[in-house]
Amino acid sequence: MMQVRTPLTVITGPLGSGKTTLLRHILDIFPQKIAILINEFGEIAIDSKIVQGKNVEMADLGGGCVCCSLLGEFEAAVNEIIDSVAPDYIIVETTGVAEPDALVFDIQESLPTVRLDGVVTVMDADSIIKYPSIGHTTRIQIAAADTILLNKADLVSESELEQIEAKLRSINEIATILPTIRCKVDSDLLFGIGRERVQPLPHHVHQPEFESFSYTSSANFNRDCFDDFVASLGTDVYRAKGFIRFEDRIYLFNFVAGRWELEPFEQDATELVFIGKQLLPKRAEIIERLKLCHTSF
Ligand SMILES: Nc1nc2c(ncn2[C@@H]2O[C@H](COP(=O)(O)OP(=O)(O)OP(=O)(O)O)[C@@H](O)[C@H]2O)c(=O)[nH]1
Repeated sequence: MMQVRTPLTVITGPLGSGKTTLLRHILDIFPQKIAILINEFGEIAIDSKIVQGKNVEMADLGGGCVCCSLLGEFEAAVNEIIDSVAPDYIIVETTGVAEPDALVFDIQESLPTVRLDGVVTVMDADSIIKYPSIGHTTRIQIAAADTILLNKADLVSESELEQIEAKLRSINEIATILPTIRCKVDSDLLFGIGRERVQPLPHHVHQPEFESFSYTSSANFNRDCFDDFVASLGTDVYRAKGFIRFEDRIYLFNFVAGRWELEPFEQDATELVFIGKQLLPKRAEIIERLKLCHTSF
């Protein structure tokens, strides 16, 4: 008997565009048993701690890029998860800095146990308005999409949204483009896409532009001091995320392109990841400033 192929969706999109937000939304609305594979950029895995649910199985693909060096590990993880939990559905979240074409090619060519249902690309409307020139990696993420969620629609005007839509359309003529707020979209627009288009073998020139470092601590932090620290990150840091312990409790911290949010979250300690272009020379100074916000050890 022929084995039934498990449908698989790839979620991609630039740093901080809303991929984890989409996963959290999917877990709220999608009743089937889902296995999620996350490939993160940064030494500490944050996303897999944020995405939690009853009917969900998680696997971390580790730091690195599933677009190239990790493909073997990816295939092994998919097969292992099918054997061990037999999910109804598999979702792969790629890092924001990954070009998904090699991954898509690999799924279609080398994974007979799965069927690529579709590629969903989450775009950040706020960031496109702030940084209008679309980089090489983002362009590939847009071009590979079957569905594009034009997310953070609440942060831009109607006419800006139209401008962005035209820009996306010029890179991808066939994808469905859906403006969203916090990736709220019906599951039938995400799943059952039944992608038929085949990804040709990509010619991969991997240009790592972003650098990251992480910081962990068991100290308490002062909230006002931390607010000032975040405000001073400027343009050195494009993305930061993780957990921070203030005097009252621990919060999930999310910073993208100068905007940030804190959300009460169950976690044990402060763990932060910082991502930016040419960031490593600034690492020591950034950590020094953060440590000034300690209130206790
Ligand atoms: N205002 C607004 N904020 C949003 C929206 N969607 C997501 N966010 C926020 O954007 C931040 C980043 O969202 P994530 O879902 O963590 O982004 P991501 O793509 O998983 O990030 P990486 O995995 O680091 O690339 C969080 O603070 C979210 O709450 C939206 O539609 N509107």
